[in-house]
Amino acid sequence: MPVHMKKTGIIIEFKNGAVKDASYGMIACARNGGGDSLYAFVINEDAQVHKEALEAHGIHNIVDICLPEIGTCKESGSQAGWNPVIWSQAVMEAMQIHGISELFGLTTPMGRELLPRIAAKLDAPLVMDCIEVNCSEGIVQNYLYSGKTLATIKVKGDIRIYGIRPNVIEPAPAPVSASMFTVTYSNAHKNEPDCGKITLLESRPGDNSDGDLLEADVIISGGRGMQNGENFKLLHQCARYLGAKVGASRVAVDLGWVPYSMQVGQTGEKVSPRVYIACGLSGSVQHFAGMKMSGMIIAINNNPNAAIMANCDYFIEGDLFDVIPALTEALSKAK
Ligand SMILES: Cc1cc2nc3c(=O)[nH]c(=O)nc-3n(C[C@H](O)[C@H](O)[C@H](O)COP(=O)(O)OP(=O)(O)OC[C@H]3O[C@@H](n4cnc5c(N)ncnc54)[C@H](O)[C@@H]3O)c2cc1C
Repeated sequence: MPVHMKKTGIIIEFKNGAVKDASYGMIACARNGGGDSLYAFVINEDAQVHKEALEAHGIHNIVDICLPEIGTCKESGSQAGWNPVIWSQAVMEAMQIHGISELFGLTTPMGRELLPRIAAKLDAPLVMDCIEVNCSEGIVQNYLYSGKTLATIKVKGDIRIYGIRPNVIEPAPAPVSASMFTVTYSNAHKNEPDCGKITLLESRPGDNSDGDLLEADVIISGGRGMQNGENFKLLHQCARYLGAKVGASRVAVDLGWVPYSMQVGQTGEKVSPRVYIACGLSGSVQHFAGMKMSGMIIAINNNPNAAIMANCDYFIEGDLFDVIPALTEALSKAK
């Protein structure tokens, strides 16, 4: 092994028992300008099950982080045993054992809990919501000021930590074979000052029955033009044929039409789907702050002068109550 080989740890996230696509994108990102030796941190999951998938994406080492004293999730879903204090300490232990100098996680609810804790403990620089990382130079890019400014940031330090915006980087398979390691978070840590200060009492699915916007490939969103919550059914029907998730503007949320978990924008979710369909929303700066990284933006609006019409790839000028049902019908026939 070369003397200066850099070791990169990557916190892998899972959904329904599979590695999230956004995690594969993050692995591709970690390979950009670095990635000499990539370590996938698999926490509270059966790492062996995911070995092949991780190897296919260029992971050289898989670290199975076991948390015996808080139970495993193998029987009861990936959120079982979730405890940000213990999980972040276990990741730090794995980093120390394997000499990790660079850590990647996703800017997701889980990453937002773990990465700042680890950065604070290790006194390491952290940049969240990165859309690009050059590991060899320690240079990252992310949006600031509600997306008005694209910042290029130089990160210095012996240990550097990056939070990656989900889905902005395409997965890029690069098969290798991986070694397996196990790190068992020790009971000895139980008496450390901040260990166990948090106990998760209950975890319930959120109020967005449609699922997670952050990792959606296609999102169809509604704004004030939807007129009421009942009309969002039109978007859900269309979404079924598109394989899309349904989002909303803040107005639609503030008016109580749909839950907060569906809000896209500066004060909602920051999403990066391949396709974003904006229905009856004007395209305010604050809404754009949450969806401007979409691969393609399609607007449906009856006002040709709405801001969204000048800031999209394609638009349909028309009444959404005509356009959406026609689109749904056409899609249903095409299936
Ligand atoms: C600090 C701060 C944070 C904010 N954060 C967010 C945020 O995170 N997300 C967010 O979305 N907003 C946010 N906002 C609010 C934002 O400024 C806008 O008020 C909001 O985005 C507008 O929502 P809208 O586009 O649904 O409504 P409107 O601006 O009222 O637009 C409605 C659009 O629907 C069109 N329309 C109406 N009827 C039809 C029809 N039948 N067919 C087709 N088109 C139709 C109209 O032409 C119009 O363009 C924030 C504001 C502030 C001050």
